[in-house]
Amino acid sequence: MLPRLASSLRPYRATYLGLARWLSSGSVNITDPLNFWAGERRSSAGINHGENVYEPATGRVLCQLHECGAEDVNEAVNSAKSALNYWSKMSGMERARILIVAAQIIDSRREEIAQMEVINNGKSITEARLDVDSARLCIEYYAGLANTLSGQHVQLPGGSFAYTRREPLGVCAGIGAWNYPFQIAAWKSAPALACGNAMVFKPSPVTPVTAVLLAEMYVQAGAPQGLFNVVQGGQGTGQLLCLHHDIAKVSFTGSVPTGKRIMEMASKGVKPVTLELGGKSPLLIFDDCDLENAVKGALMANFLSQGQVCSNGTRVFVQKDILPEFLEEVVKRTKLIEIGDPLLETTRMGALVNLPHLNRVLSYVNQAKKEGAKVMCGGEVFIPVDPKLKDGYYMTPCVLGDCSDEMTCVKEEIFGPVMSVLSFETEEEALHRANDTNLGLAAGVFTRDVRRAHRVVEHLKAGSCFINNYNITPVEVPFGGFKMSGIGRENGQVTIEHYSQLKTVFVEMGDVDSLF
Ligand SMILES: NC(=O)C1=CN([C@@H]2O[C@H](COP(=O)(O)OP(=O)(O)OC[C@H]3O[C@@H](n4cnc5c(N)ncnc54)[C@H](O)[C@@H]3O)[C@@H](O)[C@H]2O)C=CC1
Repeated sequence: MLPRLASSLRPYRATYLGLARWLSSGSVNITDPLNFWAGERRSSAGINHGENVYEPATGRVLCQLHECGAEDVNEAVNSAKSALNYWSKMSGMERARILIVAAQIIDSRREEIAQMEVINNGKSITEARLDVDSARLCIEYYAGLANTLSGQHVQLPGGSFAYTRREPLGVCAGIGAWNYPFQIAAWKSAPALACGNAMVFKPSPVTPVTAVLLAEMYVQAGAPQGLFNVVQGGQGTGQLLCLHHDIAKVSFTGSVPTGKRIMEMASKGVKPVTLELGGKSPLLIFDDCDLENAVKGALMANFLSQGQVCSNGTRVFVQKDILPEFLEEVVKRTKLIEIGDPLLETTRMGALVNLPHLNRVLSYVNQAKKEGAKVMCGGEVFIPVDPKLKDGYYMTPCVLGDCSDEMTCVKEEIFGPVMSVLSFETEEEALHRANDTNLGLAAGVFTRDVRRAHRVVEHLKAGSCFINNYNITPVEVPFGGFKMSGIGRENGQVTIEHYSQLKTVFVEMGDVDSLF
């Protein structure tokens, strides 16, 4: 889930090193309201007791989450409707101008957003900056497409003709997961707004903090009040949005079971959905690969964001002859991953998102051991030396050897830093085993044989395939899953089709030729 890594790092190094950091783990308390509609931060109306939101790096309570009820959701949707009235009538060029300013504001506040993301999510600051870049790039990209939206002219007999108009859908709901909170809000809102829609966005209740910053920045950029709104809450608030009669579309990122429920709810209003769901993606490493790159690719495929990435290539199939060499190298480098305070520049792996999730990931490692996998490294609780981090949710990244296809660690999405390594002999066998899953979000292949590379990806049943790299997500390129990993796409030109609808207009130039 990265923009092009190298090119994103370089400008940052040039501009940031001179600036002072102003946040540190364990020092932030958030008391400002985290909802946003009609151009302002808002508290929820109901008197519901708050849920604790934790700082993963320290285990401290960061803030309270007050769930939005029907009254709040109605206010947010009404505010979106009034903005839609104005925004949908603007030309693409006019919308683009505002989106470009929003992207510039994000860039100017990059460090602040990234630090808040780290505090709320636990990922390393290095990764959080790249997420903010991806959000900014996505908004820039759709600003560029906003003024290209157009229809078709079709000539018909007798001089009659038809034309098509690409029109917005209306008020769209965005529902996000906790692993890329700011980036998901941008990936959903950028194409929606570029097409002339308004949005009500609900972040995950685990990471409520940064979506509201995006809402403020859109307003600051000149977007009409109500164009992008944030309502906080969990399942209940999500359901209110999905079932709301003024919501025209639901775009969801999250787990497969929730995705199914979203689809059911949307079906009641015959609403289109975009579903970005989970994965258990395969990475195929052939013996003719560049091993150095394959090892790097496997690490990128498994350990970004503490392994909490939907597209991760967690089933690493390695051709038998190079398996010992591959394992040795991958284990050596995994042990070197710097774990600790996610706000430190040297940290490469921060904390998992919360305690129940950490325990869940650790229980997968235990289960793998029971089923006969060999823990080559990691898979244990990690307690940093710094005393303020002692209650954080850290674990050592884990490589599992001696894995086989029927093991739970190979079948189920763990969503943590756990790589399962499997051995294979032939291309046919690897393909068959790689595709033997209900999921199909991503897949990768490392080989120097260009014909094999393309042959293999042709047969991989996955929406996003990588040749000789992994987890790169340039915003110009569509991203989404096959099979139960989802419906629709985010990013790329095609997403315009998922946030707009075609109107056909028939124009008669002669007389009505009536049968009656
Ligand atoms: N394909 C993709 O692009 C991505 C997929 N994911 C998937 O997301 C999952 C982890 O994220 P979680 O936040 O734990 O997923 P989740 O499915 O529990 O929750 C996702 C969002 O849906 C909301 N929600 C839960 N129940 C709902 C309901 N009945 N109606 C409406 N909204 C509801 C939650 O409050 C949250 O905002 C993983 O399975 C991962 O693979 C995560 C990131 C990206």
